[in-house]
Amino acid sequence: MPSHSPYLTPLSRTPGPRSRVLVLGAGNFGSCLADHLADSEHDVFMWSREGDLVEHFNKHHRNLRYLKDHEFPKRIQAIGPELPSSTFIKGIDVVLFAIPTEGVRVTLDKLRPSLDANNPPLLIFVNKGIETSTNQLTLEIIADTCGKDIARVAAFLSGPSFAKEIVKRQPTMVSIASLSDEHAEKATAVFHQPWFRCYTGNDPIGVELAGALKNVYAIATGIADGLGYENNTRASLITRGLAEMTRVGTAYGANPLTFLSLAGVGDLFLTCSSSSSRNYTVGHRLGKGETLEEIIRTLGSVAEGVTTAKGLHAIVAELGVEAPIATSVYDVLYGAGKNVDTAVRELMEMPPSKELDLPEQAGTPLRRLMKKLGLPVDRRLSA
Ligand SMILES: NC(=O)c1ccc[n+]([C@@H]2O[C@H](COP(=O)([O-])OP(=O)(O)OC[C@H]3O[C@@H](n4cnc5c(N)ncnc54)[C@H](O)[C@@H]3O)[C@@H](O)[C@H]2O)c1
Ligand SMILES: O=P(O)(O)OC[C@H](O)CO
Repeated sequence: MPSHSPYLTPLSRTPGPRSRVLVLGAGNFGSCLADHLADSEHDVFMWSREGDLVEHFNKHHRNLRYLKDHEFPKRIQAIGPELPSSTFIKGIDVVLFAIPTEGVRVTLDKLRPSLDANNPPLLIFVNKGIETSTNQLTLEIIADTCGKDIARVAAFLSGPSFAKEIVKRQPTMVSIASLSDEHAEKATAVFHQPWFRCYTGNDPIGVELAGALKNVYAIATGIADGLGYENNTRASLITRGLAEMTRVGTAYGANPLTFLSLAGVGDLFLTCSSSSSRNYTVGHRLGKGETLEEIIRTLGSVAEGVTTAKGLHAIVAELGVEAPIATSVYDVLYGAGKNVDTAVRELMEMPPSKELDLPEQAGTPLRRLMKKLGLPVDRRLSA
């Protein structure tokens, strides 16, 4: 059972249809969602590439490396280190990808021969990043590796959701988006519980961009906090970060309103203001004077903002939008050792500008993607 405070009333489960779910990844988020899904009475198989973790999990119902204090339900079966066979996958209703974005393409490539394009399992992605070698979002990676039939129905779950709070059944709310309304609803039916409310949407590109970009802005607020700046500075950075995210997202073709959703401002606020965030922590430690290499070596878990800052830098250049905070984070991480204090000063010394300005030309990357998927662009475009 989840470990609640004795003063909180645990929210009770709503019965729903039972699915056979394969969770790929047994890190903080994969194992936390496996826990949630098992508690929602689904049959859960959790794959990890780490053989020792699989063996230990099945024996002790505990994760060797992540969420170590939590006892997991016995109905989760860990599998690995090899990916499951085609026959196994044919019996699965839902495949949940809970691995970092950098691992998605190679994993999809391996799984593709097992996926029936006419009747694929429901594919749900929770990673929050941009692939560094291509600067692509996950929906674009899916279109490349699995083709349009699968990309058109993939679903994306995102929003303010620290794994360690979900395993305590702290009330949590997330966005679930897909180009297919039917599949966004199907994914919601798998996850929705009174302690885990899911809101559906049809802007997966916006949801993905919001989830990936907020990690970069969390590094920025962490840096400012680490340097010793206080509340005004953090609130300003979050707000200007939201303006940047919305500008980049709109130029990409996302709906600007998506940035006001749980996946947008909800997750931005959470990640930029809590030391539970790994991305914020990376920034905070940079602000305190540690090197990026040392921080990554000792973090023990992925902070996707570090790689996403590269992809975002390239996208901002391609789209020709203003994103000074993202540029500063990129310069600190990768730009010839730019000093964090100099980066903050340069941001503050920029000339005054309009507060809210969205790009007039919007949607080139989305147009490209929708053409590839054989879908009409008009109803998805923001401008
Ligand atoms: N931790 C959270 O609270 C949280 C919340 C929401 C979303 N996310 C997102 O979920 C994704 C996973 O994060 P996490 O917190 O579980 O990270 P983690 O570092 O805790 O675990 C990562 C897991 O993925 C596996 N992995 C790493 N690279 C892989 C590859 N190339 N191929 C296969 N497996 C690989 C690792 O072995 C590990 O099991 C990230 O994109 C993250 O942004 C995390
Ligand atoms: O720990 P972080 O910074 O990867 O953030 C985790 C989640 O994305 C919060 O929703």
